[in-house]
Amino acid sequence: MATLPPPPTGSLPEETQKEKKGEEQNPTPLQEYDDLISTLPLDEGWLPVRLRKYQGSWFPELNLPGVIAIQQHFKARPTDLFVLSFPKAGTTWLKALTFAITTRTQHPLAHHPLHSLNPHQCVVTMDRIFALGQASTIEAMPSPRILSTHMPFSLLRDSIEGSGCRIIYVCRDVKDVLVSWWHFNDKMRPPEMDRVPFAKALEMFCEGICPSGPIWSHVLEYWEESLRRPEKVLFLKYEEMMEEPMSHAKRLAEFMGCPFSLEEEREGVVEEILKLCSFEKLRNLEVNKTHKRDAVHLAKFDSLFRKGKVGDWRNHMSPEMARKLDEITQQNFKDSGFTV
Ligand SMILES: Nc1ncnc2c1ncn2[C@@H]1O[C@H](COP(=O)(O)OS(=O)(=O)O)[C@@H](OP(=O)(O)O)[C@H]1O
Repeated sequence: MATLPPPPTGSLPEETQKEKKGEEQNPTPLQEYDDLISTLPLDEGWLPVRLRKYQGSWFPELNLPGVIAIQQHFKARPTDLFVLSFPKAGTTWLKALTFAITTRTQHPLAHHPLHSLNPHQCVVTMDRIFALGQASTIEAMPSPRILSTHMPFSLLRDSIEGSGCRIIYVCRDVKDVLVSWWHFNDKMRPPEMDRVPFAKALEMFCEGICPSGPIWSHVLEYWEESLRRPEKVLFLKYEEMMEEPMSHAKRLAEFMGCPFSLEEEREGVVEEILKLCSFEKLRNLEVNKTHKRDAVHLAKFDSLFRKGKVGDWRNHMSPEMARKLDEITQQNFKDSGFTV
């Protein structure tokens, strides 16, 4: 497998560099798809996030221009690496790990950019950048790029097909995804707005109404693609990563074309990377405790680091609620061979 050279520091998007310097941001969202978007089914059950249904999935209205612009204009490069996920499935962790692993020779881990930047500033979410009309910053990134989106595979396919790019996808227990999203959504709520009751959240989630939902087809599409092209699509599970972080870090490095050498393993580089990317470490960094993501995001970085546990759904769902969601999950996965 060819070695994936580390992305240069200059690959950080312009907005991140401005943010680092404390410059004022003035994003101007794309407006060219407003007419189309205004005709799409709307759901306001997750307010303050307004969702629109587009090509079978629900998207935050603010991101949707980015999704459409990606479909119309973005073409992946052979050297691109995509960090893909359903929202709240472990994106931040996977971004941190992929970025730390691929840049380990460029930045000594003790002074790594992840000490002062949130993982989302190191690996950009394309839909957000495209939605802000800043596609040129992605075009300007030198290869190899690490890019990210929550778009379902069926919507991204035309932009990546035939490119030879690599994909890493992470999935997570559907129940924990819902709980995580419910809390995150609540963090964005202005004080005058009522909290979404958890029972209503569950109902909407079961109907597929949540960002990038429904979750089941999202997971299955990437899983099936990983079976078709295992050399290009690596499919991971959050719970397994939590249980065996070491073997997953090594697997990631191998997949990305920059395996750890025996010397690195002896020197404890893998452990150091895992420590740098760990929930506790990231959560306690100043940037992640106090900074806002960008001028558009409603939540601060700290909302991305809530508990980082497997099975927190037990603290939110009655046995009946869990059974209902499990049944829907089983129903959706039953003919696929995919197991949770
Ligand atoms: N480093 C690390 N290790 C393990 N777990 C982590 C880490 N960073 C974030 N998290 C937990 O991931 C949940 C947030 O999901 P995402 O990162 O996918 O959110 S997002 O889609 O990027 O907005 C959210 O899960 P919950 O705590 O269950 O809400 C985070 O706490």
